[in-house]
Amino acid sequence: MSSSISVEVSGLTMSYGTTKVLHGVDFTIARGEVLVLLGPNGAGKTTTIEILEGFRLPSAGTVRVLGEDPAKADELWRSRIGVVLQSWRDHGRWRVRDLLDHLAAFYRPYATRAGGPPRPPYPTDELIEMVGLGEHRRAKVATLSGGQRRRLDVAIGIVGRPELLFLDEPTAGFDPAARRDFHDLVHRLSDLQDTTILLTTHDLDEAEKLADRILILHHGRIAADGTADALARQVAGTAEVRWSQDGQRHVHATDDATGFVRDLFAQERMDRGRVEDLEVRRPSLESTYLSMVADERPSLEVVR
Ligand SMILES: Nc1ncnc2c1ncn2[C@@H]1O[C@H](COP(=O)(O)OP(=O)(O)OP(=O)(O)O)[C@@H](O)[C@H]1O
Repeated sequence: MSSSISVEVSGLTMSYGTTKVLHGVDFTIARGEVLVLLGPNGAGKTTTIEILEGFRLPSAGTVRVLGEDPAKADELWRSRIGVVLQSWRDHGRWRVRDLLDHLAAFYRPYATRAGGPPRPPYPTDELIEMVGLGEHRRAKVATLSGGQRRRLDVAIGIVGRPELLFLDEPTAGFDPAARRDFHDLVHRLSDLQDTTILLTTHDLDEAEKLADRILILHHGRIAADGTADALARQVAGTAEVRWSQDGQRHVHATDDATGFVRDLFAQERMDRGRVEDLEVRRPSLESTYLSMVADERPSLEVVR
């Protein structure tokens, strides 16, 4: 596997008992890329991430993460990876700063790695500021709010300055300011530290903001793989042009919005009436996503 590829998954299949939840999934993640994994509840996102982290054994297929099989990789490999699980509720009696200090000690012996620049763990106080827990550095973990606890989870995930970071719904429970701070942090990790990031979320705005590439998992299969723009074009190549002319509102769907608008203004010059309130609307990631996983929307039940 080339070092420009951080994750390579081929024919990944997973069954729980007799139920197959991943059906031969194939994808790669390039080094430094931010890949967002989307999909309805139960699509297989957490299962995929847990296999990549080495927490679960796949039923079949090949998985290479930083060049190794996660099921057999050693502590040095683990030190290069950061993990934020969907939820964990331990360490309650630890104080924030002491816990992060303690975890940093695990990574220190692995700071210098053959063939790469040193990646020492973050100094604890810098890390606490990075995740916005400055006011809570001496607080006991059990006393943190849900969103503060999630910030701590993110700090635990990145303390070892990972080359590859797995984030399973990292912003669940974040208020808008915490969410924005987290997005800044992801950009900083990706741009300044060259961290490869695999993130799951149900927030499509977040996916659009963060993703270099989006992977949509549906019923344990890859339903789409591409940039947000490319996915939108794949589902609905059409844009919608809206405008007013002579007091009338018009709407037109077209594959060539630029050409259509050019013609519209050519007509205007031929005295067909002044074009006003012009808008070109592209399909949003939300409409793209919903059309790809349409059968996943629950039907509404009338409750009497
Ligand atoms: N430990 C387990 N034992 C049995 N079945 C499981 C187990 N973990 C997950 N599953 C099943 O596997 C399927 C995929 O679950 P998974 O948690 O990977 O989905 P997900 O895409 O992460 O969902 P969500 O968005 O709800 O987190 C689901 O049908 C789930 O019920």
